[in-house]
Amino acid sequence: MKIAVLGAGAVGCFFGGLLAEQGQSVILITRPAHAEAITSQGLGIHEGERTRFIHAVKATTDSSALADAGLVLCCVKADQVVQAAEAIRTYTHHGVPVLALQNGLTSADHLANRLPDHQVWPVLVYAAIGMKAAGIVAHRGGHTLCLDQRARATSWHPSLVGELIALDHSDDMTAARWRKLIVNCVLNALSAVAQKSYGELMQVPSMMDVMDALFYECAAVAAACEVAIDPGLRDDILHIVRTMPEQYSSTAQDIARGRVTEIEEFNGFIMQKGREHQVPTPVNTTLYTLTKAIEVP
Ligand SMILES: NC(=O)C1=CN([C@@H]2O[C@H](COP(=O)(O)OP(=O)(O)OC[C@H]3O[C@@H](n4cnc5c(N)ncnc54)[C@H](OP(=O)(O)O)[C@@H]3O)[C@@H](O)[C@H]2O)C=CC1
Ligand SMILES: CC(C)(CO)C(=O)C(=O)O
Repeated sequence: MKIAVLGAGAVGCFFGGLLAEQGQSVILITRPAHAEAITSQGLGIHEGERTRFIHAVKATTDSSALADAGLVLCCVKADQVVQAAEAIRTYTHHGVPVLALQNGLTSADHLANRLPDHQVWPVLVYAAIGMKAAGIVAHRGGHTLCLDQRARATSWHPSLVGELIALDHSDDMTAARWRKLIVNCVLNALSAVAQKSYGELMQVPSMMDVMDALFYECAAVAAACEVAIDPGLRDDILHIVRTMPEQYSSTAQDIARGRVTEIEEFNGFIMQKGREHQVPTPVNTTLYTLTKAIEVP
């Protein structure tokens, strides 16, 4: 079965590369600079001081490569989901499973609404990744994909299984998606506004107080939305930070690249839900506003 990765940047190149290394037939649909570099030198995965090149992976800029895919990994940013859905609708057969790897709660739902004849599965990414150069992805920690427990019963699930990708199965994807949302609300905007890695952020006096304030506001909003958040998530976030100290959040990378961020999906979403449920969210609102102030118009 061919796996097509639509929007192969950091997440798509990394997990597409690991799937190829696990023996799957993978095609990356990506931008011209990445496609050219991967076609000529292989896909580079940079870890620590070393870059390994994967040659058993194809790359193209042409979305029609989706046509014979048995599984699609949609790895574009939130603002690119509508265009991605259009490409998937145009080129794939009805019923083809689509994994939505976006952060935030809304992108997978947008994809599902636009692809009623496909099976869209939200997948949560716990990994620290960024593009280092054309065709070379830097991996700075984590290699977990969290997906619905029910995915185990599908025909495509075995194609994800292997030694390189850690699969975590959840029997409550609503809570799992909120957990990841809260991770992003606590870390992403702080890293973006300060332009600091997680390790650097933790050196800043009183940063922990700000992270706690973000966390407890998010947990209060989740509770108002009838989603119970395990208080142990606070420690899990600290664990994530410790396992990827060199990572700049994907939002920090967006700011550095001069591209629009996904902040509406993170602290902006909490702010909005807080308003709806009369839960005050002053710290999330501050981080949302500061991120908007520094992102491209
Ligand atoms: N980076 C990380 O560590 C993590 C990211 N995530 C989430 O994963 C998602 C993807 O993030 P990330 O990989 O970092 O983002 P990237 O911007 O690195 O990757 C998306 C890539 O898709 C390209 N693209 C978009 N549309 C198309 C298209 N139609 N055809 C070909 N290429 C296309 C983009 O090009 P261009 O930029 O030119 O538009 C970009 O290169 C986001 O929702 C993010 O929040 C989740 C966990 C960790
Ligand atoms: C996992 C984490 C927090 C990694 O930085 C992420 O989701 C992101 O940067 O968007």
